[in-house]
Amino acid sequence: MIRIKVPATSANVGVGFDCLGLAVSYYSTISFETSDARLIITGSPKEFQNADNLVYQAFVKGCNFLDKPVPNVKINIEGDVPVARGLGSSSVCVVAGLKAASVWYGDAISTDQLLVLATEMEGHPDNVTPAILGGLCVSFLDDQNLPQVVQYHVSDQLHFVAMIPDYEVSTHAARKVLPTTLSYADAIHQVSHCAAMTKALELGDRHMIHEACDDRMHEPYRAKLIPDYSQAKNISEQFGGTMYISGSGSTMMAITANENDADKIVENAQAAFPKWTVRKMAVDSTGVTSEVSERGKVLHR
Ligand SMILES: Nc1ncnc2c1ncn2[C@@H]1O[C@H](COP(=O)(O)OP(=O)(O)OP(=O)(O)O)[C@@H](O)[C@H]1O
Ligand SMILES: N[C@@H](CCO)C(=O)O
Repeated sequence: MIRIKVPATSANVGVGFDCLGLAVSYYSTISFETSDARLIITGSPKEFQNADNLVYQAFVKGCNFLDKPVPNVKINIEGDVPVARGLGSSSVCVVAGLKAASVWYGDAISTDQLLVLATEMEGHPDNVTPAILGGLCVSFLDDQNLPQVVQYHVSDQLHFVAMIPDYEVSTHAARKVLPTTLSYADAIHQVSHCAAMTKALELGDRHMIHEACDDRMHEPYRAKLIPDYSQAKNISEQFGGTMYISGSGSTMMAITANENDADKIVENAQAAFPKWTVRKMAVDSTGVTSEVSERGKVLHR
């Protein structure tokens, strides 16, 4: 059996629309094993238990890339990463399927190839890059449409709190509300704030994080899709946190430089929104991992 563990990812990190992404310590584990039937999918919501399943689609893409047959397979999807909440559930599926195909055929897909294939499937590299590599990644597509990636260190002094609503916001819907142009002044605002944000995260500079995390590209438009945005932001700021919409929402992520403050945000947000999942997360610096086992015995990782 092949088990693939993929971290959730928080794309954009406020001011890095479609280019910044952070892997966090919240995971889904997807297992793959040989099957008598062509395809069995368990653990996923019913609507995804068919050949259109994104994990399976990515597995097929990986096999095709390697020019290998698509084997009969049983896929079990279990884990924390919720669907359409801005924590990169689609990237989890894509990365898991491609990585499984690679491991199935003896680690035949390199990390660079994985990045290319996953970006092709996702359409943008900001979630898949940290899901594969871990940490805070800045990524963009070059002239040949190939992903280029820079990784940043994130200060250990920072604490992240994910406030995950009990309602979805689909990326498709959240992209439709965005304008099609940006003024020169807003572009300058965005570039300067994004560059400052990466350094501020590296330094753990709470003041600069707060100053830098002021987005003009997506957050003002998407906040309207999250009815509790203002209340969540107030709770975060009341305890010294800086909040941004994770990915395309609905999750909102607060950053603090103090564990006590993070605990207070968890406590207060959970009290205000009892049906939500609110929890502290650390940065995942490893990215996707795999494990091959036989009759319960791990053969290699
Ligand atoms: N367990 C799953 N099984 C199959 N498909 C899934 C699963 N989880 C997510 N998906 C796919 O991913 C889609 C959700 O992707 P979407 O981009 O809207 O949200 P997200 O990736 O969770 O958030 P974001 O991209 O903002 O971080 C689902 O509609 C489905 O196609
Ligand atoms: N950068 C993407 C992330 C969600 O997939 C967006 O904000 O639409």
